[in-house]
Amino acid sequence: MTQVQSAYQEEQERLARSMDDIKSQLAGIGPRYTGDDFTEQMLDLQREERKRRLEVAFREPYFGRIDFEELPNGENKPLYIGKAGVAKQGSNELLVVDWRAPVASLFYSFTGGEDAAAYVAPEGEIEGFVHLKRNFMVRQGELVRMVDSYVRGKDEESVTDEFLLYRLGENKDNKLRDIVSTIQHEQDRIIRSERNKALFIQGVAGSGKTTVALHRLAFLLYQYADRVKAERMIIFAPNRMFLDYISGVLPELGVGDILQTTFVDWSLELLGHEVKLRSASDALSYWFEEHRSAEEMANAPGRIKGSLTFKEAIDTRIEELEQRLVPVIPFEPLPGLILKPELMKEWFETDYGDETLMKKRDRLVNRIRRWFESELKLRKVVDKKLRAKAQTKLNAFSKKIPSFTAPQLYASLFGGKQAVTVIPKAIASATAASLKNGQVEAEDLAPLVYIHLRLYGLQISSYDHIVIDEAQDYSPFQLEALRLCQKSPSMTVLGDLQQGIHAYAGIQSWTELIDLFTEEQTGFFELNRSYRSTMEIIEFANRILGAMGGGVKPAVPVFRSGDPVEVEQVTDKEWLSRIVSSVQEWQATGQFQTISVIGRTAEQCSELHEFLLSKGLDASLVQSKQPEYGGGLSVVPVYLSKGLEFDAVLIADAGADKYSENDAKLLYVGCTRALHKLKLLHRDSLTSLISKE
Ligand SMILES: Nc1ncnc2c1ncn2[C@@H]1O[C@H](COP(=O)(O)OP(=O)(O)OP(=O)(O)O)[C@@H](O)[C@H]1O
Repeated sequence: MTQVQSAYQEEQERLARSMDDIKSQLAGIGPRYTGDDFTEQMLDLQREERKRRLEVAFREPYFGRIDFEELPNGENKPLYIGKAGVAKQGSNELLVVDWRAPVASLFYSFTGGEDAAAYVAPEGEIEGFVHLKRNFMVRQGELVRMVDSYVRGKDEESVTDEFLLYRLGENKDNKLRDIVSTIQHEQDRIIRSERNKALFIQGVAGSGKTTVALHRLAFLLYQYADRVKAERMIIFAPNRMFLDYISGVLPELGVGDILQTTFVDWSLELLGHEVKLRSASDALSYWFEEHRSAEEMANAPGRIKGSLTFKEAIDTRIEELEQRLVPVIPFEPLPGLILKPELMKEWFETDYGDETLMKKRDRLVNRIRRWFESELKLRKVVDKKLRAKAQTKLNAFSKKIPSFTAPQLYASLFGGKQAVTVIPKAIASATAASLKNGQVEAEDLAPLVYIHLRLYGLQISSYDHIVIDEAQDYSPFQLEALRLCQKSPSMTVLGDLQQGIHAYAGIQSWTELIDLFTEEQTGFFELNRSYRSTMEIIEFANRILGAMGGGVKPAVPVFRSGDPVEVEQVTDKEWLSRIVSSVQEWQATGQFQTISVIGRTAEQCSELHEFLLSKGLDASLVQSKQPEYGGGLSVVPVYLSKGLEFDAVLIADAGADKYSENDAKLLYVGCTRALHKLKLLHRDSLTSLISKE
């Protein structure tokens, strides 16, 4: 038997022993407790959590092994790394080390070499020698593959990460998946970054940003179990369909209860649904159904209302209100009984200094009422008429201390003498008119939320961690509003400026967001390797990136080769039937689980969808309000395809009339959705974004 064969056999035996151990632990967990005893209920929850971990481990106990000899005088110990940590039955010895444990970081960070390696443990840096790094693939309890990517003392051949390539070559269904077994070093650094920072991640399309952010949440919950709670974490994603698409990752990582929402839904809820959003799809069709110039996008209402200049105008308004809130006249409920304005001012400023404005206001009103009641008692005022008169005066005086809702204050910024000057007149009057009907645009939500938080506070516990996906579409004002929901910044903010297709609302440079924090509060990472697509697709998409100019960094592919990208000119007459035949050819290969026909506009997609259906193809149409993404064959407007991925992508029409010089980001988004296969049809001459070499 060769050395490799015997190692394989040993691992097979160890796997069988581990599975037996896990099985027997599972069998030992009794039925659920259903009684009323609190301690028993708590113990039951712990047992359930243990059972969940054991079940995860039973499906695939581990995917990696690292043999580590701790310096100065530890022994060389094999550590098996898996999705869930498990101790041997009846002992503290670890059968499987949780991938999030400090020592497991070696598995991701170690890239070879004889020098000592190190990892950071709570007690400090631990140094040692790595003797072996081994990857496993376990399916249905069987060891199906084993590869050593490092053996100490052996000549190092450069083993490309076979496991990574295998994973990337797989087809995708309708859900994003976890990557614990193949996390790359540059991703691991982000996942394990310390908690108290606003981390900004600029990553090319397919570099794993969304995936990394979700793994980071799982890491934070493990590492800071005493300080970070799932129910106080929140993920902001661009739309509900995207939330559905990512919904499988966290449960697979054993993480539940995290609020996953869109900024719009969250804001409307926070505002108690006092305002309604004008149809979001109207805004999308305005910006995407027709060509819009870069200038129009840069000066759009969203850019102005999302700016810090607007925020400053609002801050000034709130400060002015605060200054004017306490009446400057005395309160005299009965002749000679006087409460001086100076005293009220003192109560307001010193006693409730840290409170939000409306809480301070309510406390002041209550305090005046208490003063009033105790003074009446002290003066033994029993005459009913006199008391009633005094009470009327109190009510009238309380009304002089104004209270407002966020929409009321917001509306005052756009009309009358108090209108702010930072908002151009036309935008201000349109906003004022909308607000009269209780309606707002998406860009009004950040200022409204900000005002609400300044007036009333969050009213729930502050968030331990906030994730913002597709953050290039956020305005500085949105981030300022979210900052008010935390005691100190702990955020993962990720995006790709090259995919910033919502330029009418988002940022043009990361500094617009990063500068909101101090240097110590922030971290910035770049991810340039793209894992989603084949080399051919990435190189093709890089040509579009090149067309954007401005020294944009190209995406670096992982060495995974596939079919060449096809670009095919068709006549008007052939066009629809060529779309159908391309899809049918792909379906016939049986190689692709998810296929997408990507169109330029919602209108075009709906026509294409009708046509595919009429030809007997089972296609679904993706629309802006859709709550779910179903996989299979779909027709998607390019601007809604962001964040998603498909085994094969057909860009329905890449003609110059569909993608002008200004649409590079849109086309880049469309092309980078493809994992294995990409084809572009065009009727008109090909868009110059591609034809230029
Ligand atoms: N280390 C990895 N191992 C295996 N697969 C990976 C790894 N990193 C990323 N991927 C895969 O690459 C694809 C892209 O990941 P993800 O959607 O998180 O990237 P993204 O940067 O958010 O993309 P985009 O900005 O284009 O939406 C996913 O299929 C993901 O599973």
